[in-house]
Amino acid sequence: MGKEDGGLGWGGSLSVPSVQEIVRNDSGSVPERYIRQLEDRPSMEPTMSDSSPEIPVIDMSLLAKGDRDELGRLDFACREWGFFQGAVAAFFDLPLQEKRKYVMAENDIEGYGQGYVVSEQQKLDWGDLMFLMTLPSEHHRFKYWPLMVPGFKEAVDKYSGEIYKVTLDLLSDFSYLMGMERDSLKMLHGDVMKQGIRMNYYPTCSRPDLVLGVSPHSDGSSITLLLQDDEISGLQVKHRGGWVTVKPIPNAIVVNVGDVMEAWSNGRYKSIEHRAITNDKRTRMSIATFVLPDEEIIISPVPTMVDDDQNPRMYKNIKYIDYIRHTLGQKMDGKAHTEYLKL
Ligand SMILES: O=C(O)CCC(=O)C(=O)O
Ligand SMILES: [Fe+2]
Repeated sequence: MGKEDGGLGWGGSLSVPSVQEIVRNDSGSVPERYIRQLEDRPSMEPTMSDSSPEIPVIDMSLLAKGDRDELGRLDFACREWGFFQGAVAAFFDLPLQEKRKYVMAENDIEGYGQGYVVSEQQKLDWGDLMFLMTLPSEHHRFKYWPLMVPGFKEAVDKYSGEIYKVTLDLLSDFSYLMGMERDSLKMLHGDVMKQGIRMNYYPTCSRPDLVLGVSPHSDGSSITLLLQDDEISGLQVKHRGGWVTVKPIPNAIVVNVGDVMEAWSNGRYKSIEHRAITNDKRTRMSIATFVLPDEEIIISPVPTMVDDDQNPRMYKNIKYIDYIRHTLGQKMDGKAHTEYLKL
């Protein structure tokens, strides 16, 4: 962290065009590098979400016990979204030469760019993004922060702080469910729990049936908290071999288990493969907050989730930095990443 010239040391991404610019220059064509192989193309049939099981919705107030007040916190975090979304949209609305001032370096993953491009051959995602490490705040690398966008820093700081409180509540509940003390999962993140925020911007695409906004992947986080647009759907999760669209619910945060939690829970909680599709009508934005352990932490299943007969140990010991370098060094490739964690 904060190795100003060498980047985060987590990996990097090749530089590719801004999708927003491609669409601005010629909204009717889709360059070859974005057109997916037949089997990877999204089906545009709306029936998928209707015929498949719904994603469970958890009312945080039911989880709250006594003096704990998760619902209020969640509500607060979600109300911040309007403000935050405005600031993020203001960033993407800047002219390209302004945005390029915050462009991620080739050896880095922070800044404005198109993440996870590791080869000239790979198919590209129909989306632009801005990734910032938001916690711990002493490690902010302001060269990547568009401080000239009015309110941007304030909105990110506020949102990051509120979502951190929701994170602690969720980790406390997960700890309880895994048979541990309520602060155990927080402690497992090490001395410095990290938070990275990825702001995704998906321009419209004239042929949404040919492209993907984000390739299938699982998140390398412990948990991810995603705010998606209230009206425009795009997120799909893999379920029984098919893709289920997660219908946006106003004022809801989508929580998904990341690779690290899958390993900690010895596979009880699954880091689900997901992707994003685009549409030809409206630009979509989403904001993913990744909760990340300290780089030096060794990830392995917690003792309460392992026993000799019913739940043999399924995941190996691996240092988080080695894992994240491994995942970022490959193109997003479905569940291949968690396979690397398994024994
Ligand atoms: O845009 C979305 O809904 C998904 C984004 C995502 O999966 C990510 O940023 O990791
Ligand atoms: Fe994701």
